[in-house]
Amino acid sequence: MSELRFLTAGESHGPCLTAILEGLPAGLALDIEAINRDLARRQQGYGRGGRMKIEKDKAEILSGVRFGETLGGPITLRVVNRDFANWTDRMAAFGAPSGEPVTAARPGHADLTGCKKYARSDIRDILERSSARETTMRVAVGALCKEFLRSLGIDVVSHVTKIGGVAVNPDHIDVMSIGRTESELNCCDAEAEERMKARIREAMAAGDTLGGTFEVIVRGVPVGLGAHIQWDRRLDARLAGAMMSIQAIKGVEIGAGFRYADQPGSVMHDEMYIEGTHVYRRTNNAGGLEGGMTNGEPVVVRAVMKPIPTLMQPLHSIDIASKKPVLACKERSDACAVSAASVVGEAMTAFVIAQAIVEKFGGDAMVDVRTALSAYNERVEKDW
Ligand SMILES: Cc1cc2nc3c(=O)[nH]c(=O)nc-3n(C[C@H](O)[C@H](O)[C@H](O)COP(=O)(O)O)c2cc1C
Ligand SMILES: C=C(O[C@@H]1CC(C(=O)O)=C[C@@H](OP(=O)(O)O)[C@H]1O)C(=O)O
Repeated sequence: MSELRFLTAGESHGPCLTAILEGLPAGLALDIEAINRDLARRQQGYGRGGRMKIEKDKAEILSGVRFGETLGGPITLRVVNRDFANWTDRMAAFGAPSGEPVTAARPGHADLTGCKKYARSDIRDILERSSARETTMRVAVGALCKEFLRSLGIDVVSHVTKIGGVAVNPDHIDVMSIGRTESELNCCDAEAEERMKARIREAMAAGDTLGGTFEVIVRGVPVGLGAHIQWDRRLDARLAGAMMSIQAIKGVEIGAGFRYADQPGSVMHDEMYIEGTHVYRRTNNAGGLEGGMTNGEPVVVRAVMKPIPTLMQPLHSIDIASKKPVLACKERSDACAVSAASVVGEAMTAFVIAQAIVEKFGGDAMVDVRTALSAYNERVEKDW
């Protein structure tokens, strides 16, 4: 059975983060620099906190790759936490507890519920794993999935579309520039980006935080990934679940998404046209997905990130030790991380698409995946 799956491990201030990705076919040429480029993109972004000045995320591959090619076995990835040097006593695996426990819960975090559920009296025992530091490994895994997809002619890109109410102007976006911009906020509208930065500066000056939206686009996807036949095989559901699994993501839409509520079917559905045996559409409100399957148009997934929950002007909360009202703790924190989240969204989308490819075309050897995909593409284009 071919199945692509991964797990991540590691605490935010522990010695390192790791991931095991299993199921990539053997014979895929990998470039470690492609992983490191995506890790650097995730660290970028106006409004990020002091931690990003400490970390310089670089991936090491500890298994599953030899002479730059996958072997078909589990791939172990590791990224060292440079900040661990400042936390060695407080994060020791063994020995006596060191440092003051964190007891002031932060609204919008796993702090309170995590301590109740796991019977912990130090919020650090929860926040170390709930922290979005973990997304480093998702991006490393996603970068490998992107290389796999790229080798099959599929590319996954993302861009930020709104921050703190400042939206990009769709007329300012050159679709081909998406994913190719060097912008600090991963935004393709330079004028909107300046206003987003100004909004972030205002929020930081007020001790406040901001959220926003981003869009992930997959081009070159074959027709028929996912299936209509069972709820858990519908690719739109799997993409939405993967996106919602990212810390601070509160909503996902596919294609026109919530705009479907505004207009009748005659306006919203993508009409079909044919030339020979080639079917095409002039619009893509469906975001490339019909009946839980890709229809050959670009897959378009959008997500909204809530404002960062740790505020420098702390919110009212409770102390888990005294059970009394208290102001939430104010740890060093990002003020806005929508651009980082967009890179994570890209990674999670790449994983889901790569998983669907492996399910459909096999996961043992690249040569077999390529042969199966090209035979299938030819059939669904000409002989249906
Ligand atoms: C890339 C990224 C960076 C984040 N940085 C911070 C941060 O610096 N401070 C913070 O309080 N939350 C940050 N968050 C959000 C929290 O991790 C998240 O809100 C929290 O774990 C609770 O999970 P939930 O929002 O999904 O319910 C970040 C999220 C992402 C995706
Ligand atoms: C470390 C990262 O993000 C962290 C995510 C995060 C949170 O609560 O999610 C809180 C902050 O952690 P720290 O207190 O160590 O500064 C962020 O810096 C990262 O993105 O690599």
